[in-house]
Amino acid sequence: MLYHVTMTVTLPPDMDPAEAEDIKAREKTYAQDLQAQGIWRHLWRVVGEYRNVSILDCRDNAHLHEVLSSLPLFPWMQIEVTPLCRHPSSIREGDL
Ligand SMILES: O=C(O)C[C@H]1C=CC(=O)O1
Repeated sequence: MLYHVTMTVTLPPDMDPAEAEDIKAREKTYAQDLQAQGIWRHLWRVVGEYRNVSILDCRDNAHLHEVLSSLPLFPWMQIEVTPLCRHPSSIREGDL
């Protein structure tokens, strides 16, 4: 199943910069591993914000929850999920 996911990150202003850098480095490794596996299909930065728009391909809602709740930045994220299905007018047959 494909999911449109928006993740907005808000780190506490008083967080230790070294801790923040460590969390971001672990997040990057985790995100790139999921991309290599084909689970995290798209990852786009929203211009001017600490927010991304992503497309994830997960088995089901439980799998998506597992993926998202394992993000190192999860405790500092607001996440919005929109489940997607094929549009009848789409010409991209093999995409789902
Ligand atoms: O920077 C972000 O948007 C948050 C998060 C998502 C992937 C990643 O590497 O960090």
